[in-house]
Amino acid sequence: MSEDFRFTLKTTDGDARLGEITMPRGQIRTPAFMPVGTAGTVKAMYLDQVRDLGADIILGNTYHLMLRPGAERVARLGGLHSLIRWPHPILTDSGGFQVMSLAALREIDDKKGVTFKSHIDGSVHHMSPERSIEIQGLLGSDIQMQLDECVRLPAERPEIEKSTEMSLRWAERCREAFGDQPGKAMFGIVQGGDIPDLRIRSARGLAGLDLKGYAVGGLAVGEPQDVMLDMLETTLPELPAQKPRYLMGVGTPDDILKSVARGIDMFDCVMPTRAGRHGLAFTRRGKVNLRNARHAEDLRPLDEESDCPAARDYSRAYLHHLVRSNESLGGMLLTWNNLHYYQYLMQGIRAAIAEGRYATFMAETQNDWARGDI
Ligand SMILES: Nc1nc2c(CCNCC3CCCC3)c3[nH]c(NCCc4ccccc4)nc3cc2c(=O)[nH]1
Repeated sequence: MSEDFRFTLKTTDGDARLGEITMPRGQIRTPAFMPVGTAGTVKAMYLDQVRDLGADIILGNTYHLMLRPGAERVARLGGLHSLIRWPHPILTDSGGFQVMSLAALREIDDKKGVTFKSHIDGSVHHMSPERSIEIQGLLGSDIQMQLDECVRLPAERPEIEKSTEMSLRWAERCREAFGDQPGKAMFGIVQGGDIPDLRIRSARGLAGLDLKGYAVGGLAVGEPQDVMLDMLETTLPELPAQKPRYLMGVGTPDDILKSVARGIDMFDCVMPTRAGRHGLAFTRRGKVNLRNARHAEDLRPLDEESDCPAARDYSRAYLHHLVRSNESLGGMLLTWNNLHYYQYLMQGIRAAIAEGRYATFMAETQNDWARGDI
């Protein structure tokens, strides 16, 4: 059991990076896609299935778990890993983003942090930077995120500047609260909206804190993909090359390909799981919406060459029926297919970088999607 958190940069292909994070609970092969486990479960999946797909790490949701069953209760129950039976690394978001997305009656104060009413029972909660780190510690999280504020785009400079400065101050408070926990890590989150000089200011401020990893936040919040990619090109050169970079909330397979090409190592997104529950399948030939009537009598599977039973052994006609009937098996099979496809894509990305052929891999993959549904 290595006691420390270590990131090894194995090789690069242009700005694309092949790496590995070593932690006491296991290795994380990067570039990595981290399935989102919202309330202690990756919806519609058994966690050993998630592991068998090749996931090295999953996300837990501080906001949901602090409300139900409660952070202290999870600690009394032995921590998240043993409760949900996932012995591998878990990354938890700090909760601020989820408060802004889900909670009612929210208030943000530089000193006190976030005050909000639970979307479950209306109870009032306060979350300071220190409390967010305390909650993530009680959950047993291996990689903890600073409490930050993510400004939705489009937004004006004064709002973005004020928010970015506050998030920087919160990063320092979170680093103090986190202290020195060998084998665990706290990542800072770069903000700055779509304004280059604020992105540089935020990245340099965080780089000065010598953190174990850096997330790029404040993106995938409504801006066009080219704006997101421009902000990566502005931000990433300001971050230490020897530390992992995590692009929060991203994204589609195309977002991932293009962000890896610019130097991102870690991704999380609800897309494959949420879309699966809504009848959307990601395949090597692009997306297939199983709600569409054209599948009603199509006996072909999603992908007869796949090694995932959900993609290989079930007809589109049956998947269409399950989705139209709102049967839970529909969401289960499509979530299984989608998480398999995302891990298959990440494995292809890692192999291509290792062999110095990432540009070709990216072009061929995008071409396959464009050929559409055979
Ligand atoms: N702390 C923090 N978190 C962010 C997140 C949440 C990342 N997933 C957390 C998991 C932990 C538990 C739940 C999620 C983001 N998610 C997105 N976009 C999602 C876009 C999207 C929305 C719906 C479907 C698909 C994509 N941008 C994000 C920016 C930030 C940010 O600045 N700060």
